[in-house]
Amino acid sequence: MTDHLIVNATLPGGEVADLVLRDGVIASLGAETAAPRDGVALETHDARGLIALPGLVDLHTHLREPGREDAETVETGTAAAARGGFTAVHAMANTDPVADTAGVVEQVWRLGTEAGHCDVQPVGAVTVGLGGERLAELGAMADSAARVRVFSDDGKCVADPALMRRALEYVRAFDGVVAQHAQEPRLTEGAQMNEGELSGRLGLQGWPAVAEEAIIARDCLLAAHVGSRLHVCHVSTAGSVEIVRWAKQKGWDVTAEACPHHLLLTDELAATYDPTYKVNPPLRSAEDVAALRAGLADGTIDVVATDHAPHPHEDKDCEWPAAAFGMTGLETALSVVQATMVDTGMLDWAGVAERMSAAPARIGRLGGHGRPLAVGEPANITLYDPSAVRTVDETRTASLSRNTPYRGMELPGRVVATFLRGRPTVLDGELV
Ligand SMILES: NC(=O)N[C@@H](CC(=O)O)C(=O)O
Ligand SMILES: [Zn+2]
Ligand SMILES: [Zn+2]
Repeated sequence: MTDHLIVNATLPGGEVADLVLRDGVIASLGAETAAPRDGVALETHDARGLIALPGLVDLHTHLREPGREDAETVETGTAAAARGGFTAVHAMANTDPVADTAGVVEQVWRLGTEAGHCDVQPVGAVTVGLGGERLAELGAMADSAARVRVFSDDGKCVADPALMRRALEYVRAFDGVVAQHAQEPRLTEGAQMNEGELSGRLGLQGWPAVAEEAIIARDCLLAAHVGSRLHVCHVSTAGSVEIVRWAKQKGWDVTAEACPHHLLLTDELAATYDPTYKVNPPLRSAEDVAALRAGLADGTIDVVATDHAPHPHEDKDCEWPAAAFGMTGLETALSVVQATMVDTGMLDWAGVAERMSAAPARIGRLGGHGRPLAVGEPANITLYDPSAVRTVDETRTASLSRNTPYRGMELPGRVVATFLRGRPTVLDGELV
């Protein structure tokens, strides 16, 4: 057992403080630090110039295990998460087998505990095998050791409105939430990139904004009708932001997430024909990017979620139409949020703590995460250096996959340390 003393950290609100981490919790915070204990080592960390954030929580991670251990495993994905400053991730259900039973979600949860890099909260599938036809055993997953509260067919849309309604009704019994991947399948058959003038010019089939917006509008209405919680995954268009804003104004229990790549990158990158930039939903226009940033700033978008979607090179080193959708993102998320939201003056660090820790923990009903940095709270802490600058090197990742869209880009900031219940998982930027 070791106690940790963090000296001169800047808290999200701007004040500078020392923190003592002991027995898994924050034992003291402020200028007056807890005295060392007899027989217990005390490790001191100089945090001058570093921001201390509550440990980040990802509401949307693909860990690929079971089934695609060539792309990622729970061990490697959570190592990447810890390096990105995360202390908890929600593991999406589109594995093989699909996480649609108590057995599979318990397996993923157990693998997370064994790896020990961060907490793994499995997401349960809404429908059996993501087939979109029959509801999965939602109650059994909720009651399992994995305590599932978030249900999603992510990768696929729960397109049948009657099934979506029943899922929304069902999860109320255990305070669950349906996280919808909003994509009307009939409007996106063969779709490859954002629909617009550019998709025509590049000869890649267009993916219209309305395919996302129509489902979000429908689901907001359904959630209001049955009085349930709805969460919208990876919002990517200005129209989607408008619809979520409208639903919130109505007082409906709707939350939404945006991904770092949709906050920074645009569909212009498709002109490279480099499938690294192929993602679902697709990169959109500069106007959409601006609307997402504004929505995140004013709270219409509750959460930044990574949608970390690792793919091995053989699924990406091919022609655009044949390539898999998805980008990695755990190790770059905080830097992209700094670049797009903090350095632009749209969000302060307290806002980052809310969008990347408190809100995702609340939506996922993850007790023990997303708590403010205060005495007695679990010592889940990320130390971040906002003055650092790095050039993204895709080979220097804990992930098994290299499909980062930021390769070669200069990004601000660096995660220096991550503590999970008082135990360092990352120190000096490297896994412990
Ligand atoms: N985002 C993606 O492009 N891909 C995700 C699925 C998803 O999040 O819809 C994946 O599992 O690879
Ligand atoms: Zn999705
Ligand atoms: Zn996803």
